[in-house]
Amino acid sequence: MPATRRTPSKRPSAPRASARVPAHASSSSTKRSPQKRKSSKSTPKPRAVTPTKPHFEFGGPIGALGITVVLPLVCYFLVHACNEDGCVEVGRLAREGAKALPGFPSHMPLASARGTVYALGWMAFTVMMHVLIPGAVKEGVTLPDGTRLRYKLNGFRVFVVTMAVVVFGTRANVVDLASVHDEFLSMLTAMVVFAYVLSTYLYASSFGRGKMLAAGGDSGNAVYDFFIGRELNPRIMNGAFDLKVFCELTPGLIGWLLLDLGFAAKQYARIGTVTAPMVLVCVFQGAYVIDALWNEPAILTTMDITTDGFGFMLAFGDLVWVPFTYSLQCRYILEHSVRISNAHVLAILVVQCVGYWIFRGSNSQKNLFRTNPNDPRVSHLKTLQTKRGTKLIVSGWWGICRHVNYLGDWIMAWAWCLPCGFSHLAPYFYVIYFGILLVHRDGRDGEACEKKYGADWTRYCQLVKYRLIPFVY
Ligand SMILES: NC(=O)C1=CN([C@@H]2O[C@H](COP(=O)(O)OP(=O)(O)OC[C@H]3O[C@@H](n4cnc5c(N)ncnc54)[C@H](OP(=O)(O)O)[C@@H]3O)[C@@H](O)[C@H]2O)C=CC1
Ligand SMILES: CC(C)=CCC[C@@H](C)[C@H]1CC=C2C3=C(CC[C@@]21C)[C@@]1(C)CC[C@H](O)C(C)(C)[C@@H]1CC3
Repeated sequence: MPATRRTPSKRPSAPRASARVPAHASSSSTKRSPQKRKSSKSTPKPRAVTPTKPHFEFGGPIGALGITVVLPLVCYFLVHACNEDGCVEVGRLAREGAKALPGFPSHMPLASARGTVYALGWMAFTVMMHVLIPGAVKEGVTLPDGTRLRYKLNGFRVFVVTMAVVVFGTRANVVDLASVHDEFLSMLTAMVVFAYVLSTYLYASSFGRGKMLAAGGDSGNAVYDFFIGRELNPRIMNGAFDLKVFCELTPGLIGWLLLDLGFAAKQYARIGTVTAPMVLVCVFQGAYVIDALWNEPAILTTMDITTDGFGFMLAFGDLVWVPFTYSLQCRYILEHSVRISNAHVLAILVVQCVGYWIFRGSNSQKNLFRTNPNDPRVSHLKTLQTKRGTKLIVSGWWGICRHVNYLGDWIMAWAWCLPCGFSHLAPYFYVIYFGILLVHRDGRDGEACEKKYGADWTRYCQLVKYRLIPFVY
């Protein structure tokens, strides 16, 4: 049976642990699955259920509706505004409106059979690889009912196999990576439709019996719940295939890198070389994707997996937003001859290394501390003991600011945009959007931690004063 579960959730959404039936109370009504184990660790005591008004994020139902409609339009806008026919000048856009946009190039169809086959073929390929290739099985965090789900993690292996197929396929003339350039718009359309269909399935299937719902995903407002995601861990294939973790790591991230490499291949086909800015962005983003897949188990403790439901926001974010907007810099470099000096290259390398050092150092420190606090690499850290039972680190990376890992990620974002030079603002879309996302995400996590830790969180915020940038914010 699916590894999801038991008590139909009661509306309205309540504090995390309270909306669930604790393991000791629900075990009789819960079918145990091989994909799921009762946790041996002690779980936080559930508090009494007090019916409260639904807690809305993202501007509530109106905001959710707006984002659901606007996000796909932003993806199209970025192609309309920046392509081989030109790239929008912000000043001209303000003065002349839509007339300043180059528009879609005539050879790029909005939809095509080829683009649809590429996009859906890619999804089918990654699903098949995820099922067929063996992977390590890791346990996720303890769920509100005291159980822990098991996850098959093979994203890195799927990546290796994909790269082998690309290399050998290119040599044998059966794979033409450069063709993603001409099919970019039609693949985008196919994936937008796919994301809406998947989200509709996720929303509908979340009403099945015994599903565990996300604490914030069961407001009762269909538009909002569709967007934010109702079910916490939707699974298929008898509970063996976790849709959220798969989508977060495999098709979107690897797909993003394939688009980058496709633009690099197109540049090579056009001018017989791959320029330094293109190499920089491909290498940086490739390293980021490989890092995420190499450190795959760390995904199990991210907010998206532990707390958020799986709905349009993540389905679209994982499968469309990440590959089709994060690859904008490579697309820009392909369409515009960007030249940068050696000093510029060196400066960008320094920015990337500093960002990565902070990002990886902080994420690994927290992950290690959460999995084995006695490890000599983290056992010396100063901590704050909380009533909830867990400790919060207050020195080392996590003494610098409350989301030092976001800071490192954002510094890297600069290194991914700076190779595009300074003649247009469009390739800086990523660093601007990402800054907004991280500030908002820090706020969401802060609220979640306030609920989890209560007064201990207030004390922690007194000890670690800054949120994202020491002495600034
Ligand atoms: N490229 C992209 O588009 C995106 C990248 N990211 C990246 O994903 C990574 C993970 O991000 P995310 O899941 O949002 O958040 P975090 O990895 O920062 O996890 C937040 C959780 O960590 C725990 N925590 C917070 N402070 C401390 C502390 N001082 N000591 C110990 N534990 C602490 C809390 O959970 P608890 O106490 O319950 O363990 C908190 O809820 C980040 O590096 C981020 O930059 C995120 C979003 C988008
Ligand atoms: C409103 C809007 C645009 C929502 C979409 C947000 C998503 C794009 C991001 C939410 C959390 C993400 C994470 C990654 C990619 C972007 C999304 C899906 C991530 C997989 C990138 C690689 C990292 O190493 C990571 C694994 C830590 C990270 C996890 C969160």
